[in-house]
Amino acid sequence: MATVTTGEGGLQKVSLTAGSDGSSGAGAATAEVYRHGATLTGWSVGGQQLIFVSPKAVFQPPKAIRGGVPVCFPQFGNLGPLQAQHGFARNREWQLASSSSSSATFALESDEQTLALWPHAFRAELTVSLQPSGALQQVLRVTNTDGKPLEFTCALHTYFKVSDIANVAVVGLKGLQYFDNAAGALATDEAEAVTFQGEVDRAYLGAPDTLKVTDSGRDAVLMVHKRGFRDAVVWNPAEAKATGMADLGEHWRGFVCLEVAQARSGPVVLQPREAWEGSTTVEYDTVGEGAD
Ligand SMILES: O=P(O)(O)OC[C@H]1O[C@@H](O)[C@H](O)[C@@H](O)[C@@H]1O
Repeated sequence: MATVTTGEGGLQKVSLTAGSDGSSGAGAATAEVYRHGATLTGWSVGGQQLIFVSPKAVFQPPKAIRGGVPVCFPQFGNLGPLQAQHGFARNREWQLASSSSSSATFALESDEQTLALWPHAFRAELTVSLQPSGALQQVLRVTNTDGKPLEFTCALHTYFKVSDIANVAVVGLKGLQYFDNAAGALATDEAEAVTFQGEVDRAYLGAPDTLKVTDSGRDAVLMVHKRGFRDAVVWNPAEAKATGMADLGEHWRGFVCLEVAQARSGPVVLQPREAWEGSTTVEYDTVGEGAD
């Protein structure tokens, strides 16, 4: 069983461990997930924290936690009928459906509140697992429990902790088309890697299933594998936009968002009783210990 304790703001969080005795050793990994939004707020391997949570994050439902891995559902950004950017799943309390010491499944079902915002019956499940290697796997499963078709866009909006955004490169997106949210236009990526000299807010269409994040200030490499999700989003707001975000402010240098998403490529469409699954597995390595 996973350990359930009280975290920030008096909210329940679920802690997972894997590898070694769960507290020490190179392969030992930990993770924590708040029931609020089913938001993963920590993943560490060998004592290295790999997930960013803003020091200014507000742990007060229904506000979404700034950082970690918010679940964007049933809408990514403004790609759908909802008023609220990124949908409502990150603002709601999910149930802990089942767990083991290294894995937990959270569930969110339609209710009066969600039906008022989005007239579809559904069940969403997020399973967070630590693999024996320390890798982090997240699986989002959505079932249409309604008698009519439903469509949605979604993302696992991962904030990776970095030494400084200026040291970061995201590799694997060269040649792809992306929608540049900052410019409001489609463009093609010609660069070997995405680097960050200012605001970057790009939704790539049909991204490859493996992407790499390097951080030269940390000698760390993250390999991000995805399945089911067709797109990938790369985001860092840079100083001007971050200053306008009360729960982020000066901390914008500390993360890069690489989000696996079903976004610009079009929504997932589910017939009654159909289910869709999207997953991501992130492996962490230090340079010189097996990474490319
Ligand atoms: O402030 P929010 O709603 O958490 O969104 C953060 C960012 O999320 C990204 O996914 C979007 O591409 C950005 O446009 C957006 O600014």
